[in-house]
Amino acid sequence: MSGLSDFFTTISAKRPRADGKPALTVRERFSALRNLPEFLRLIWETSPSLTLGNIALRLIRAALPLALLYVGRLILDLIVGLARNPSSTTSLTPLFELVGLEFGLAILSDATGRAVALLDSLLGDLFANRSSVRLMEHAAQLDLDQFEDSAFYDKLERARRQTLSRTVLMSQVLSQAQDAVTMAFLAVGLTAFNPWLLLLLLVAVIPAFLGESHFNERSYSLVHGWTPERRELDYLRVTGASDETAKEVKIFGLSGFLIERFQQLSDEFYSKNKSLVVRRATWGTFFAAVGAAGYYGAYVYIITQAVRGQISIGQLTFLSGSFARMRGLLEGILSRFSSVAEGALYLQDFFDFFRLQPRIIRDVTRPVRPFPNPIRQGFEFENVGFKYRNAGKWALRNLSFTLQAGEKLALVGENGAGKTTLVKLLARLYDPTEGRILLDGYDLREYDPAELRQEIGVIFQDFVRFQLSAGQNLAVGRIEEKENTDRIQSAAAQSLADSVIQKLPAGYDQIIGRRFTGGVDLSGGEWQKIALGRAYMRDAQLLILDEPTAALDARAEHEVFQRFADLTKGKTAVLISHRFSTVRMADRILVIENGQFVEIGSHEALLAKGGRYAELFALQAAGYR
Ligand SMILES: Nc1ncnc2c1ncn2[C@@H]1O[C@H](COP(=O)(O)OP(=O)(O)OP(=O)(O)O)[C@@H](O)[C@H]1O
Repeated sequence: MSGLSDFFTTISAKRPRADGKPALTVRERFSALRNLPEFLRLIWETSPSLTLGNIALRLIRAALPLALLYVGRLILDLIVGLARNPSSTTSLTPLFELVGLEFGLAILSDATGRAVALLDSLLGDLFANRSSVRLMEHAAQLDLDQFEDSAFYDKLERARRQTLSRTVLMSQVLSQAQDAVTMAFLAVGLTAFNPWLLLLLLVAVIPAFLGESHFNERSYSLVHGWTPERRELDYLRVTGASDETAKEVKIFGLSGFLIERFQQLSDEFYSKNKSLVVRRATWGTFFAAVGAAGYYGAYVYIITQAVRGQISIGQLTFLSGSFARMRGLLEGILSRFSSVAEGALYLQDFFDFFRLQPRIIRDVTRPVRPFPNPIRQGFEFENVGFKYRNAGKWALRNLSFTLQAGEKLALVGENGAGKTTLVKLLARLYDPTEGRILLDGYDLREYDPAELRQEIGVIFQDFVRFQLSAGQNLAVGRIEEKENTDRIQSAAAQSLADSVIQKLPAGYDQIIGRRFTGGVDLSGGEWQKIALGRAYMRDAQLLILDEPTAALDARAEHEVFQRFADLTKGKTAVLISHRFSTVRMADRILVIENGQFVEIGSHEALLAKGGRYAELFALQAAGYR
């Protein structure tokens, strides 16, 4: 055991963790336990009746080992007494009564054991469901840019992954309390006999405890440090075999590439984990031997006392039984302690996730400004600049212009110019890094973001293809109206989705997308017509369409925009498109380049000006000649 001193130094010293952070100290491990009260409170809130029932049953179970050992002792002493004075007249009734009692206790022990397992599993399932719901609810409140941060994803991932182990942790914590009570009962009996033996037992199991907690920490560090890679592994697994990727994976022959990367990562994790589990098993065996030595030391002492007649045979079995039991319990408690501490470390991730707060919220220190209905002046960008989190360059800079109420504004610019970013700022998915956006003269931040979003209908170019029915796919534009078939059908008519849906076998009830049984997939343009319908589901004052017709054929696009003008009468609209045939229908066109304002004006005015717009327009027109 040359590594012994090494091993003990690592228990208290900080050393780099797998993720480069210093290893956790004993104190840090203990401090993770402070998460337990909050955890227990959540369990209690999940179901007070199941929790109470569980605790009551465990209390009964905690007293049973002592009771069984004690009855066993009485039986043995009675047998020894009866055997010393054999006589045909001696009644065996007291003996059988005791055996009957022991039988009853054994039945009770089994029944309560099963009942505890049942309550644990019911409570665990409820708790897991509840925490998944809370995770989803909390994630829904967070800002878009938090989702774009990989550290956030790692946190979310860890919080999500641990659902099962939180259920295990729950029964571990309860078992811990139960075993502590059992030990207290047994300790009373043992202390009366010889308190030193108890101490011996305690000292003998300490190395096992330290060993366990050391390896638990290493294993937590390994798993924690590997979160990004494990996310990548999941990503590779899904990308290698899913309906969405199968087409390109096949055509480009990517499976070998994906599998190779998967294998490389998983092999690396396997070998790191293997060396850890092997060391854990080796040390575990050694420490178990130390524990056993303590127990046998005490056992020899008790036997000697029995041989010398200091204690009866019944007492001998009671004491040695209590010792064996106590050793098992102590080892269990101590090793469980480190896995409870490990679970508490994971809880830290869980609670950390809930501590993340969105920044785009209503300013509660000021009275909320009611959203103008109708919008009178419009939106004004005042020297707006925006930088994505972790991005070096500005996506938008020094942008000043006005979007007048009722105006149809088109955004034009090359790929990456900042058009989508601009509309995300309008919808307050992000706040400007510098400058401000005013709505009717007041900062957008003074309005309730939820109300603002109610008044905005946005369809992004990367709209979501929900694997739901066609009707529901439209209804997501205003989910409160999911039962309002008239509204859904009229939105479908406005976006030309109605002709697509009529052809589906189950019409509006047809599941679209291939993920689920019976699903029917649509073409890119058909999907887009449905997504466009979402914008018409809401009676929003500002409509934002980010490349809404890119996948539509020329006739459909023309028709959509013929209707668009009618449908958005009196409303403000922002339209992003690379097609100048669409763009020219707008009242004014804003040209941006590298996130900077270039020019703004009507189609005619910009053409007459002969600037960037005129140049781009001529370029596209030339392509059609
Ligand atoms: N979530 C993001 N995180 C970091 N950078 C981003 C993010 N989204 C966009 N960008 C960057 O911001 C810049 C502007 O992107 P934006 O999507 O607004 O362009 P766009 O004009 O809409 O382009 P396209 O015509 O290709 O849709 C680009 O340089 C892009 O790489």
